[in-house]
Amino acid sequence: MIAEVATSDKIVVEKSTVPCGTADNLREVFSSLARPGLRFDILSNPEFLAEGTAVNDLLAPDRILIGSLGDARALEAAEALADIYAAWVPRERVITINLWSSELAKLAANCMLAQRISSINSLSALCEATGADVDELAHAVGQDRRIGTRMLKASAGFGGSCFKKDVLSLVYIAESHHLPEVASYWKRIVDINEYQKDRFAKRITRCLYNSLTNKKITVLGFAYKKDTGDTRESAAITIIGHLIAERARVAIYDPKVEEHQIVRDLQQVHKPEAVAERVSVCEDSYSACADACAVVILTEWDEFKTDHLPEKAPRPRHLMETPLASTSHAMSDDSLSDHSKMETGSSSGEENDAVLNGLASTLSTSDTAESMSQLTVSGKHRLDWARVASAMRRPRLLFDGRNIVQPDKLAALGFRVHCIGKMKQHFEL
Ligand SMILES: NC(=O)C1=CN([C@@H]2O[C@H](COP(=O)(O)OP(=O)(O)OC[C@H]3O[C@@H](n4cnc5c(N)ncnc54)[C@H](O)[C@@H]3O)[C@@H](O)[C@H]2O)C=CC1
Ligand SMILES: O=C(O)[C@H]1O[C@H](OP(=O)(O)OP(=O)(O)OC[C@H]2O[C@@H](n3ccc(=O)[nH]c3=O)[C@H](O)[C@@H]2O)[C@H](O)[C@@H](O)[C@@H]1O
Repeated sequence: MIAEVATSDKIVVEKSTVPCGTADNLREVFSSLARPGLRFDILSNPEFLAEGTAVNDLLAPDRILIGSLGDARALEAAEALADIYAAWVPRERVITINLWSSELAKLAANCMLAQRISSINSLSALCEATGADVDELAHAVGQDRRIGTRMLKASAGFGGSCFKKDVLSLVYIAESHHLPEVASYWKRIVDINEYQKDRFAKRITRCLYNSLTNKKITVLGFAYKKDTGDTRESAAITIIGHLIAERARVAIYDPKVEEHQIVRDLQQVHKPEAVAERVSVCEDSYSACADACAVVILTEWDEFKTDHLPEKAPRPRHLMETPLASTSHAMSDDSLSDHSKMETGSSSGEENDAVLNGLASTLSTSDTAESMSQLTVSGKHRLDWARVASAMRRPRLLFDGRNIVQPDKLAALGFRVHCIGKMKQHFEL
Protein backbone atom coordinates (compact mmCIF):
# COMPACT_ATOMS: atom_id res chain seq x y z
CA MET A 1 0.00 0.00 0.00
CA ILE A 2 2.80 2.44 0.90
CA ALA A 3 4.55 1.71 -2.38
CA GLU A 4 1.34 2.23 -4.33
CA VAL A 5 0.48 5.66 -2.93
CA ALA A 6 3.97 7.12 -2.39
CA THR A 7 4.86 9.96 -4.74
CA SER A 8 8.26 10.78 -3.18
CA ASP A 9 11.19 8.88 -1.62
CA LYS A 10 10.35 7.27 1.72
CA ILE A 11 12.13 5.89 4.76
CA VAL A 12 10.43 2.76 6.11
CA VAL A 13 11.30 1.92 9.72
CA GLU A 14 11.01 -1.64 10.98
CA LYS A 15 10.14 -1.49 14.72
CA SER A 16 8.79 -5.02 15.27
CA THR A 17 11.01 -7.93 16.22
CA VAL A 18 11.33 -9.72 12.91
CA PRO A 19 13.19 -12.68 11.46
CA CYS A 20 16.65 -11.66 10.25
CA GLY A 21 16.56 -10.72 6.60
CA THR A 22 13.09 -9.14 6.77
CA ALA A 23 14.46 -5.71 5.87
CA ASP A 24 16.11 -7.22 2.78
CA ASN A 25 12.82 -8.84 1.80
CA LEU A 26 10.96 -5.59 2.35
CA ARG A 27 13.44 -3.73 0.14
CA GLU A 28 12.83 -6.17 -2.68
CA VAL A 29 9.05 -5.90 -2.31
CA PHE A 30 9.18 -2.12 -2.30
CA SER A 31 11.47 -1.89 -5.30
CA SER A 32 9.23 -4.22 -7.29
CA LEU A 33 6.07 -2.20 -6.48
CA ALA A 34 7.33 1.39 -6.34
CA ARG A 35 6.86 3.94 -9.10
CA PRO A 36 9.99 4.28 -11.25
CA GLY A 37 12.56 6.69 -9.83
CA LEU A 38 11.32 6.45 -6.23
CA ARG A 39 13.61 5.14 -3.54
CA PHE A 40 12.59 3.36 -0.33
CA ASP A 41 15.17 3.05 2.42
CA ILE A 42 14.39 0.32 4.91
CA LEU A 43 15.82 0.83 8.38
CA SER A 44 15.79 -1.59 11.26
CA ASN A 45 15.07 0.17 14.55
CA PRO A 46 14.07 -2.56 17.03
CA GLU A 47 12.04 -1.77 20.11
CA PHE A 48 13.53 -2.65 23.51
CA LEU A 49 10.83 -1.48 25.91
CA ALA A 50 9.35 -3.89 28.44
CA GLU A 51 5.70 -3.92 29.49
CA GLY A 52 5.06 -2.21 32.80
CA THR A 53 8.05 0.10 32.36
CA ALA A 54 7.35 1.22 28.78
CA VAL A 55 7.36 4.98 29.35
CA ASN A 56 10.60 4.98 31.32
CA ASP A 57 12.21 2.66 28.78
CA LEU A 58 11.17 5.03 26.02
CA LEU A 59 12.42 8.13 27.82
CA ALA A 60 15.71 6.65 29.01
CA PRO A 61 16.74 3.82 26.68
CA ASP A 62 20.05 2.00 27.22
CA ARG A 63 20.61 2.30 23.47
CA ILE A 64 18.85 2.91 20.19
CA LEU A 65 19.80 0.65 17.32
CA ILE A 66 19.50 1.84 13.76
CA GLY A 67 20.38 -0.74 11.13
CA SER A 68 20.82 0.27 7.50
CA LEU A 69 22.32 -1.07 4.28
CA GLY A 70 25.35 1.12 4.92
CA ASP A 71 25.60 2.91 1.56
CA ALA A 72 25.68 6.71 1.51
CA ARG A 73 21.91 7.10 0.91
CA ALA A 74 21.04 4.58 3.61
CA LEU A 75 23.34 6.30 6.07
CA GLU A 76 21.57 9.55 5.31
CA ALA A 77 18.24 7.88 6.11
CA ALA A 78 19.70 6.49 9.35
CA GLU A 79 20.89 9.97 10.24
CA ALA A 80 17.40 11.39 9.69
CA LEU A 81 15.98 8.82 12.14
CA ALA A 82 18.82 9.47 14.62
CA ASP A 83 17.90 13.17 14.52
CA ILE A 84 14.42 12.34 15.82
CA TYR A 85 15.87 10.46 18.81
CA ALA A 86 18.40 13.26 19.39
CA ALA A 87 15.53 15.27 20.92
CA TRP A 88 15.80 13.19 24.12
CA VAL A 89 18.46 10.48 23.74
CA PRO A 90 22.20 11.29 24.10
CA ARG A 91 23.88 10.82 20.74
CA GLU A 92 26.36 8.24 22.01
CA ARG A 93 23.47 5.92 22.81
CA VAL A 94 22.32 5.85 19.20
CA ILE A 95 24.19 3.02 17.50
CA THR A 96 24.25 2.79 13.73
CA ILE A 97 25.00 -0.70 12.43
CA ASN A 98 24.20 -2.91 9.46
CA LEU A 99 20.72 -4.32 8.87
CA TRP A 100 21.48 -7.90 9.79
CA SER A 101 23.34 -6.90 12.96
CA SER A 102 20.41 -4.79 14.06
CA GLU A 103 17.76 -7.45 13.43
CA LEU A 104 19.91 -10.15 15.01
CA ALA A 105 20.88 -7.93 17.98
CA LYS A 106 17.23 -7.56 18.97
CA LEU A 107 16.71 -11.31 18.92
CA ALA A 108 20.04 -11.93 20.66
CA ALA A 109 19.23 -9.44 23.42
CA ASN A 110 15.94 -11.14 24.26
CA CYS A 111 17.57 -14.57 24.04
CA MET A 112 20.35 -13.57 26.40
CA LEU A 113 17.87 -12.07 28.86
CA ALA A 114 15.82 -15.27 28.75
CA GLN A 115 19.04 -17.24 29.12
CA ARG A 116 19.86 -15.45 32.37
CA ILE A 117 16.46 -16.37 33.79
CA SER A 118 16.77 -19.98 32.70
CA SER A 119 20.28 -20.07 34.15
CA ILE A 120 19.16 -18.87 37.57
CA ASN A 121 16.07 -21.08 37.42
CA SER A 122 18.19 -24.13 36.66
CA LEU A 123 20.39 -23.20 39.62
CA SER A 124 17.26 -22.85 41.77
CA ALA A 125 16.69 -26.59 41.37
CA LEU A 126 20.23 -27.20 42.57
CA CYS A 127 19.69 -24.82 45.50
CA GLU A 128 16.61 -26.78 46.58
CA ALA A 129 18.64 -29.99 46.43
CA THR A 130 21.68 -28.69 48.29
CA GLY A 131 20.49 -26.12 50.80
CA ALA A 132 21.85 -23.07 49.00
CA ASP A 133 19.51 -20.09 48.73
CA VAL A 134 18.93 -18.87 45.18
CA ASP A 135 18.38 -15.23 46.19
CA GLU A 136 21.67 -15.21 48.09
CA LEU A 137 23.32 -16.93 45.15
CA ALA A 138 22.00 -14.38 42.62
CA HIS A 139 23.09 -11.52 44.85
CA ALA A 140 26.57 -12.96 45.40
CA VAL A 141 27.13 -13.81 41.75
CA GLY A 142 25.63 -10.54 40.54
CA GLN A 143 28.08 -8.46 42.57
CA ASP A 144 30.62 -9.32 39.90
CA ARG A 145 30.04 -6.34 37.64
CA ARG A 146 30.74 -8.47 34.59
CA ILE A 147 27.63 -10.44 35.49
CA GLY A 148 25.38 -7.87 37.22
CA THR A 149 22.27 -8.50 39.28
CA ARG A 150 19.44 -7.78 36.83
CA MET A 151 17.27 -10.48 35.24
CA LEU A 152 18.52 -12.97 37.82
CA LYS A 153 15.33 -13.27 39.86
CA ALA A 154 14.39 -16.92 40.11
CA SER A 155 10.75 -17.58 39.28
CA ALA A 156 8.29 -20.29 38.40
CA GLY A 157 9.19 -19.56 34.77
CA PHE A 158 9.35 -16.61 32.43
CA GLY A 159 6.38 -15.63 30.28
CA GLY A 160 5.34 -12.84 27.95
CA SER A 161 4.79 -12.76 24.24
CA CYS A 162 8.42 -12.29 23.28
CA PHE A 163 11.01 -14.42 25.08
CA LYS A 164 9.81 -17.83 23.94
CA LYS A 165 8.94 -16.60 20.44
CA ASP A 166 12.30 -14.89 20.02
CA VAL A 167 14.37 -17.78 21.35
CA LEU A 168 12.52 -20.14 19.00
CA SER A 169 13.03 -17.68 16.17
CA LEU A 170 16.79 -17.78 16.83
CA VAL A 171 16.64 -21.58 16.93
CA TYR A 172 14.91 -21.57 13.55
CA ILE A 173 17.48 -19.20 12.03
CA ALA A 174 20.33 -21.37 13.32
CA GLU A 175 18.68 -24.50 11.92
CA SER A 176 18.09 -22.90 8.57
CA HIS A 177 21.77 -22.02 8.42
CA HIS A 178 22.68 -25.65 9.20
CA LEU A 179 23.97 -24.91 12.69
CA PRO A 180 22.27 -27.65 14.75
CA GLU A 181 24.60 -27.25 17.77
CA VAL A 182 23.77 -23.55 17.98
CA ALA A 183 20.07 -24.30 17.60
CA SER A 184 20.07 -26.94 20.34
CA TYR A 185 22.03 -24.69 22.70
CA TRP A 186 19.35 -21.97 22.53
CA LYS A 187 16.47 -24.44 22.52
CA ARG A 188 17.55 -25.51 26.01
CA ILE A 189 16.58 -22.05 27.33
CA VAL A 190 12.95 -22.80 26.50
CA ASP A 191 13.27 -26.41 27.72
CA ILE A 192 14.53 -25.26 31.13
CA ASN A 193 11.62 -22.82 31.33
CA GLU A 194 9.14 -25.65 30.74
CA TYR A 195 11.02 -27.78 33.29
CA GLN A 196 10.81 -25.00 35.86
CA LYS A 197 7.03 -24.60 35.50
CA ASP A 198 6.56 -28.35 35.62
CA ARG A 199 8.83 -28.71 38.65
CA PHE A 200 6.96 -26.01 40.53
CA ALA A 201 3.56 -27.57 39.77
CA LYS A 202 4.80 -30.99 40.89
CA ARG A 203 6.12 -29.54 44.13
CA ILE A 204 2.62 -28.28 44.93
CA THR A 205 1.17 -31.73 44.33
CA ARG A 206 3.91 -33.43 46.35
CA CYS A 207 3.42 -31.13 49.34
CA LEU A 208 -0.30 -31.85 49.31
CA TYR A 209 0.40 -35.56 49.77
CA ASN A 210 0.31 -36.34 46.04
CA SER A 211 -3.37 -35.73 45.67
CA LEU A 212 -5.08 -32.49 44.73
CA THR A 213 -8.50 -33.98 44.06
CA ASN A 214 -11.13 -31.42 45.09
CA LYS A 215 -8.65 -29.52 47.25
CA LYS A 216 -9.06 -25.78 46.97
CA ILE A 217 -5.92 -24.02 45.80
CA THR A 218 -5.77 -20.26 45.42
CA VAL A 219 -3.65 -18.65 42.75
CA LEU A 220 -2.66 -15.04 43.34
CA GLY A 221 -1.63 -13.45 40.06
CA PHE A 222 -2.25 -14.54 36.49
CA ALA A 223 -0.43 -11.91 34.40
CA TYR A 224 3.03 -12.87 33.10
CA LYS A 225 4.53 -10.14 35.30
CA LYS A 226 3.35 -7.30 37.50
CA ASP A 227 2.03 -3.96 36.27
CA THR A 228 0.43 -5.42 33.17
CA GLY A 229 -2.80 -7.25 32.40
CA ASP A 230 -1.03 -9.19 29.63
CA THR A 231 -1.27 -12.96 30.01
CA ARG A 232 0.50 -14.12 26.87
CA GLU A 233 2.65 -17.18 27.66
CA SER A 234 2.14 -16.54 31.36
CA ALA A 235 3.61 -19.30 33.53
CA ALA A 236 0.24 -19.27 35.33
CA ILE A 237 -1.46 -20.89 32.32
CA THR A 238 0.78 -23.95 32.42
CA ILE A 239 0.91 -24.25 36.21
CA ILE A 240 -2.85 -23.90 36.68
CA GLY A 241 -3.22 -26.36 33.80
CA HIS A 242 -1.36 -28.92 35.95
CA LEU A 243 -3.59 -28.18 38.95
CA ILE A 244 -6.73 -28.67 36.86
CA ALA A 245 -5.32 -31.94 35.47
CA GLU A 246 -4.83 -33.08 39.08
CA ARG A 247 -8.50 -32.25 39.71
CA ALA A 248 -7.90 -29.41 42.15
CA ARG A 249 -10.45 -26.63 42.59
CA VAL A 250 -8.61 -23.47 41.62
CA ALA A 251 -9.63 -19.97 42.72
CA ILE A 252 -7.78 -17.21 40.89
CA TYR A 253 -7.32 -13.55 41.70
CA ASP A 254 -5.38 -11.04 39.63
CA PRO A 255 -5.80 -7.28 40.07
CA LYS A 256 -5.61 -6.54 36.35
CA VAL A 257 -6.63 -9.59 34.34
CA GLU A 258 -10.29 -9.96 33.39
CA GLU A 259 -12.17 -13.19 34.06
CA HIS A 260 -12.94 -13.82 30.37
CA GLN A 261 -9.22 -13.60 29.56
CA ILE A 262 -8.31 -16.12 32.27
CA VAL A 263 -11.00 -18.51 31.09
CA ARG A 264 -9.94 -18.15 27.46
CA ASP A 265 -6.28 -18.79 28.33
CA LEU A 266 -7.07 -21.87 30.40
CA GLN A 267 -9.27 -23.21 27.65
CA GLN A 268 -6.10 -23.40 25.54
CA VAL A 269 -4.85 -26.14 27.84
CA HIS A 270 -8.08 -27.78 29.04
CA LYS A 271 -11.56 -28.53 27.78
CA PRO A 272 -14.10 -25.74 28.53
CA GLU A 273 -16.11 -28.12 30.78
CA ALA A 274 -13.06 -28.82 32.96
CA VAL A 275 -12.30 -25.10 33.26
CA ALA A 276 -15.93 -24.30 34.12
CA GLU A 277 -16.04 -27.09 36.71
CA ARG A 278 -12.68 -26.53 38.39
CA VAL A 279 -11.88 -22.81 38.09
CA SER A 280 -13.38 -19.76 39.71
CA VAL A 281 -12.13 -16.22 39.19
CA CYS A 282 -12.50 -13.99 42.24
CA GLU A 283 -12.86 -10.25 42.67
CA ASP A 284 -10.45 -10.05 45.61
CA SER A 285 -7.71 -12.03 47.36
CA TYR A 286 -9.74 -12.73 50.50
CA SER A 287 -12.63 -14.48 48.80
CA ALA A 288 -10.11 -16.35 46.64
CA CYS A 289 -8.24 -17.59 49.74
CA ALA A 290 -11.27 -18.54 51.86
CA ASP A 291 -11.12 -22.24 52.77
CA ALA A 292 -8.09 -22.86 50.57
CA CYS A 293 -5.46 -25.30 51.80
CA ALA A 294 -2.76 -23.72 49.67
CA VAL A 295 -2.02 -20.33 48.14
CA VAL A 296 0.25 -20.04 45.13
CA ILE A 297 1.79 -16.70 44.13
CA LEU A 298 2.42 -16.58 40.39
CA THR A 299 2.74 -12.85 39.67
CA GLU A 300 4.92 -10.52 41.73
CA TRP A 301 2.21 -7.87 42.27
CA ASP A 302 3.27 -5.44 45.00
CA GLU A 303 0.03 -6.00 46.90
CA PHE A 304 1.10 -9.58 47.73
CA LYS A 305 4.40 -8.47 49.28
CA THR A 306 5.00 -8.65 53.01
CA ASP A 307 7.03 -5.49 53.64
CA HIS A 308 4.25 -4.12 55.90
CA LEU A 309 4.60 -7.01 58.35
CA PRO A 310 6.87 -6.55 61.36
CA GLU A 311 10.14 -8.48 61.39
CA LYS A 312 8.81 -10.85 64.00
CA ALA A 313 5.07 -11.24 64.34
CA PRO A 314 3.78 -11.22 67.92
CA ARG A 315 2.73 -14.72 68.89
CA PRO A 316 0.39 -15.64 71.72
CA ARG A 317 2.31 -17.27 74.59
CA HIS A 318 0.49 -20.63 74.46
CA LEU A 319 1.31 -20.85 70.76
CA MET A 320 5.01 -20.80 71.61
CA GLU A 321 4.46 -23.52 74.19
CA THR A 322 3.15 -26.09 71.72
CA PRO A 323 5.44 -29.12 71.63
CA LEU A 324 5.80 -28.85 67.85
CA ALA A 325 7.22 -25.37 68.06
CA SER A 326 10.73 -26.49 68.88
CA THR A 327 10.91 -29.36 66.41
CA SER A 328 9.40 -28.19 63.19
CA HIS A 329 12.00 -25.87 61.72
CA ALA A 330 13.85 -26.44 58.48
CA MET A 331 11.89 -29.43 57.25
CA SER A 332 12.31 -30.44 53.66
CA ASP A 333 9.37 -31.25 51.38
CA ASP A 334 9.94 -34.91 51.88
CA SER A 335 9.90 -34.67 55.64
CA LEU A 336 6.52 -33.04 55.40
CA SER A 337 4.85 -36.41 55.19
CA ASP A 338 6.03 -37.14 58.74
CA HIS A 339 4.53 -33.90 59.76
CA SER A 340 1.21 -34.90 58.24
CA LYS A 341 0.28 -36.35 61.63
CA MET A 342 -0.74 -32.82 62.37
CA GLU A 343 -3.13 -32.93 59.44
CA THR A 344 -5.01 -35.95 60.77
CA GLY A 345 -6.51 -33.97 63.60
CA SER A 346 -4.11 -34.50 66.47
CA SER A 347 -5.08 -32.48 69.49
CA SER A 348 -2.07 -30.21 69.16
CA GLY A 349 -3.01 -29.58 65.52
CA GLU A 350 -6.51 -28.55 66.49
CA GLU A 351 -5.19 -26.40 69.28
CA ASN A 352 -2.84 -24.68 66.86
CA ASP A 353 -5.67 -24.17 64.47
CA ALA A 354 -7.84 -22.54 67.08
CA VAL A 355 -4.96 -20.32 68.04
CA LEU A 356 -4.41 -19.34 64.44
CA ASN A 357 -8.03 -18.62 63.85
CA GLY A 358 -7.90 -16.23 66.76
CA LEU A 359 -4.61 -14.76 65.64
CA ALA A 360 -5.99 -12.27 63.17
CA SER A 361 -8.45 -10.85 65.68
CA THR A 362 -5.79 -10.83 68.44
CA LEU A 363 -3.50 -8.96 66.11
CA SER A 364 -6.07 -6.45 65.05
CA THR A 365 -6.66 -5.39 68.65
CA SER A 366 -3.07 -5.12 69.86
CA ASP A 367 -0.76 -2.17 69.21
CA THR A 368 1.66 -4.16 67.11
CA ALA A 369 -1.31 -5.61 65.34
CA GLU A 370 -2.17 -2.22 64.03
CA SER A 371 1.00 -2.18 61.97
CA MET A 372 0.45 -5.81 60.94
CA SER A 373 -2.96 -5.27 59.49
CA GLN A 374 -1.92 -2.04 57.78
CA LEU A 375 -3.20 -2.37 54.29
CA THR A 376 -1.18 0.42 52.80
CA VAL A 377 2.53 1.14 52.74
CA SER A 378 3.49 4.54 51.35
CA GLY A 379 0.06 4.73 49.79
CA LYS A 380 0.33 1.25 48.29
CA HIS A 381 -2.21 -1.46 48.94
CA ARG A 382 -0.95 -4.57 50.77
CA LEU A 383 -2.62 -7.89 51.48
CA ASP A 384 -3.59 -8.55 55.11
CA TRP A 385 -1.84 -11.90 55.42
CA ALA A 386 -3.13 -12.50 58.97
CA ARG A 387 -6.66 -12.31 57.61
CA VAL A 388 -5.72 -14.72 54.82
CA ALA A 389 -4.25 -17.18 57.35
CA SER A 390 -7.37 -17.15 59.46
CA ALA A 391 -9.58 -17.77 56.44
CA MET A 392 -7.57 -20.73 55.14
CA ARG A 393 -7.67 -24.40 56.00
CA ARG A 394 -4.74 -26.39 57.24
CA PRO A 395 -2.02 -27.02 56.20
CA ARG A 396 -2.00 -23.35 55.02
CA LEU A 397 0.67 -23.94 52.45
CA LEU A 398 2.07 -20.98 50.62
CA PHE A 399 4.05 -21.51 47.41
CA ASP A 400 5.84 -18.36 46.41
CA GLY A 401 6.59 -18.71 42.71
CA ARG A 402 8.24 -15.29 42.68
CA ASN A 403 10.16 -15.16 45.95
CA ILE A 404 8.45 -11.92 46.96
CA VAL A 405 7.32 -12.76 50.49
CA GLN A 406 9.52 -12.90 53.55
CA PRO A 407 8.93 -16.50 54.59
CA ASP A 408 9.72 -16.07 58.30
CA LYS A 409 7.09 -13.36 58.65
CA LEU A 410 4.42 -15.54 57.09
CA ALA A 411 5.56 -18.58 59.04
CA ALA A 412 4.91 -16.57 62.18
CA LEU A 413 1.33 -16.15 60.97
CA GLY A 414 0.90 -19.91 60.60
CA PHE A 415 1.81 -20.48 56.96
CA ARG A 416 4.14 -23.16 55.73
CA VAL A 417 6.07 -21.34 53.09
CA HIS A 418 7.81 -22.87 50.08
CA CYS A 419 9.97 -20.61 47.96
CA ILE A 420 11.77 -21.15 44.68
CA GLY A 421 15.37 -22.22 45.14
CA LYS A 422 15.27 -22.63 48.91
CA MET A 423 15.39 -26.02 50.54
CA LYS A 424 14.13 -24.83 53.87
CA GLN A 425 10.42 -24.96 54.34
CA HIS A 426 9.41 -22.15 56.65
CA PHE A 427 6.86 -22.73 59.37
CA GLU A 428 6.67 -22.27 63.08
CA LEU A 429 3.91 -24.39 64.49
N1 LIG B 1 4.83 -5.96 23.61
C1 LIG B 1 6.02 -5.46 23.90
O1 LIG B 1 6.29 -5.04 25.03
C2 LIG B 1 7.08 -5.41 22.86
C3 LIG B 1 6.86 -5.89 21.59
N2 LIG B 1 7.88 -5.86 20.67
C4 LIG B 1 7.66 -6.36 19.32
O2 LIG B 1 6.68 -5.51 18.69
C5 LIG B 1 5.84 -6.29 17.82
C6 LIG B 1 4.42 -6.10 18.21
O3 LIG B 1 4.25 -6.56 19.56
P1 LIG B 1 2.86 -6.47 20.28
O4 LIG B 1 2.27 -5.13 20.01
O5 LIG B 1 3.04 -6.90 21.68
O6 LIG B 1 2.06 -7.59 19.50
P2 LIG B 1 0.50 -7.74 19.26
O7 LIG B 1 0.28 -9.18 19.01
O8 LIG B 1 -0.26 -7.04 20.33
O9 LIG B 1 0.26 -6.93 17.92
C7 LIG B 1 0.70 -7.43 16.70
C8 LIG B 1 -0.25 -6.90 15.63
O10 LIG B 1 0.25 -7.30 14.37
C9 LIG B 1 -0.80 -7.85 13.61
N3 LIG B 1 -0.22 -8.82 12.68
C10 LIG B 1 0.32 -10.01 13.01
N4 LIG B 1 0.75 -10.64 11.91
C11 LIG B 1 0.47 -9.81 10.87
C12 LIG B 1 0.68 -9.90 9.48
N5 LIG B 1 1.26 -10.95 8.92
N6 LIG B 1 0.29 -8.86 8.72
C13 LIG B 1 -0.28 -7.79 9.25
N7 LIG B 1 -0.51 -7.64 10.59
C14 LIG B 1 -0.13 -8.65 11.36
C15 LIG B 1 -1.73 -8.50 14.63
O11 LIG B 1 -3.02 -8.63 14.11
C16 LIG B 1 -1.64 -7.50 15.78
O12 LIG B 1 -2.58 -6.46 15.63
C17 LIG B 1 6.35 -7.74 17.94
O13 LIG B 1 7.26 -7.99 16.90
C18 LIG B 1 7.06 -7.75 19.27
O14 LIG B 1 8.05 -8.75 19.31
C19 LIG B 1 9.10 -5.34 20.97
C20 LIG B 1 9.36 -4.84 22.20
C21 LIG B 1 8.38 -4.82 23.25
O1 LIG C 1 10.93 -7.76 23.00
C1 LIG C 1 10.16 -7.58 23.92
O2 LIG C 1 8.95 -7.73 23.82
C2 LIG C 1 10.64 -7.21 25.28
O3 LIG C 1 10.80 -8.44 26.01
C3 LIG C 1 11.20 -8.27 27.35
O4 LIG C 1 10.23 -7.52 28.07
P1 LIG C 1 8.93 -8.20 28.74
O5 LIG C 1 8.70 -9.53 28.13
O6 LIG C 1 7.84 -7.20 28.66
O7 LIG C 1 9.24 -8.36 30.27
P2 LIG C 1 10.51 -8.75 31.17
O8 LIG C 1 10.54 -7.80 32.28
O9 LIG C 1 11.74 -8.92 30.38
O10 LIG C 1 10.05 -10.16 31.76
C4 LIG C 1 9.82 -11.28 30.94
C5 LIG C 1 9.46 -12.48 31.82
O11 LIG C 1 10.59 -12.91 32.59
C6 LIG C 1 10.26 -12.94 33.97
N1 LIG C 1 11.46 -12.57 34.75
C7 LIG C 1 12.08 -11.38 34.51
C8 LIG C 1 13.22 -11.06 35.19
C9 LIG C 1 13.75 -11.94 36.12
O12 LIG C 1 14.80 -11.69 36.78
N2 LIG C 1 13.11 -13.12 36.36
C10 LIG C 1 11.97 -13.46 35.68
O13 LIG C 1 11.42 -14.54 35.90
C11 LIG C 1 9.13 -11.93 34.12
O14 LIG C 1 8.38 -12.15 35.27
C12 LIG C 1 8.36 -12.18 32.83
O15 LIG C 1 7.53 -13.30 32.97
C13 LIG C 1 12.52 -7.51 27.40
O16 LIG C 1 12.88 -7.26 28.76
C14 LIG C 1 12.41 -6.19 26.65
O17 LIG C 1 13.68 -5.54 26.63
C15 LIG C 1 11.95 -6.47 25.23
O18 LIG C 1 11.82 -5.29 24.51
